[in-house]
Amino acid sequence: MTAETTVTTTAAPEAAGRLLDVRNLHVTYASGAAAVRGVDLAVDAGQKLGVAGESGCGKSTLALALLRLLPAGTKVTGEILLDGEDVLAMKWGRVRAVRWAGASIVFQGAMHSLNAVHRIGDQIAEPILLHKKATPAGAKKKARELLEHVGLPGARADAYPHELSGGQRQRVMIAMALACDPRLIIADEPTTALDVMIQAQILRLIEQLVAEQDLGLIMISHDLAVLSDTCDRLAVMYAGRVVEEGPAEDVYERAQHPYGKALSAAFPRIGDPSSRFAPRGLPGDPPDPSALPSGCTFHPRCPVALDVCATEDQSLRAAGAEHSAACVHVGAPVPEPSAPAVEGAP
Ligand SMILES: Nc1ncnc2c1ncn2[C@@H]1O[C@H](COP(=O)(O)OP(=O)(O)OP(=O)(O)O)[C@@H](O)[C@H]1O
Repeated sequence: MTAETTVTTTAAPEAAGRLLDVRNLHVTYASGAAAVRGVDLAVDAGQKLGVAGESGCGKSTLALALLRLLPAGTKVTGEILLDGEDVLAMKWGRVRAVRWAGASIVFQGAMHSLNAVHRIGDQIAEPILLHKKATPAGAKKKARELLEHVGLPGARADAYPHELSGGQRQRVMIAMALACDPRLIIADEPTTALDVMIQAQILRLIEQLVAEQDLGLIMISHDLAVLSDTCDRLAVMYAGRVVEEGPAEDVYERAQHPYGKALSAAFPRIGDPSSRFAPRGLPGDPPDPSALPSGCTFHPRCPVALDVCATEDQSLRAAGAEHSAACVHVGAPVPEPSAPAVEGAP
């Protein structure tokens, strides 16, 4: 995001020890696409939050908004309290200081994020030097240590990105994200381009680093199964809103929102061979964020929509212990199936 981006914020109250507290975040692109619409999220140190949803539901927009990386002309409102300080209210100098050192992002597709003509050690050292965290010799040494920390030999610092495998490059991206000792890591589809074995290794590495360093983690993926395996909590997004949120296992195994249920049914259950070969898809596509349907934005695809869903949207409401979902059916008594009409009955 550049200085031309419109950012509106209200004064930040004390955020009682929360690492990240996102309140009522809205993001509208210059095109009019309302990509994020009133998102609330919280992450504590040591906590792993998974953000799930189909392509186009606003996950990456949310990630980019957290560090003000959205393009010029994008309108952003709400609050993003990082260690109690509102990122949306920061001057640009402070935003630059917070990137890498307060929070950093691991993007998908490391080959595109790394610079092909620079040695990876120099690329890891770059943010360390930018943030004046070490001398050039110290940054070089730290780059090698970071490589070793993510399971690569320090000598690989002299390699160019094309000399590494996809999994090794993603390890480099993780090393780079850790370079300035951030407290929060945002991982946007960090394993999407990798094969299943390497994917599992990278996920375990991220888990290990988060636990070791008591970091907060936001992991973004379309894959609810991967998220439920890695994260403590899950937030399910649809058309720019969080429609379901709660403990990871609960949301994956006992989704309450019809969209959460459909997303969960689309992925095989770990340890349940009967579900392995029968993932179910959801018919239709997510709506265009420039022309959203009225009422609940999911109602045109919802198998249990009522008439009211076409006109009234629902807020998140309790769907279990620390579990909430934004659906008219949540908390409502299950309707009795109607008796078949009997001809001639009074
Ligand atoms: N720079 C942009 N200008 C206008 N609209 C955009 C821009 N970037 C994204 N969008 C739109 O915003 C919506 C949300 O996109 P976003 O990339 O955040 O979704 P996503 O859930 O991360 O999808 P994916 O999983 O495919 O990355 C989409 O409709 C997308 O077309």
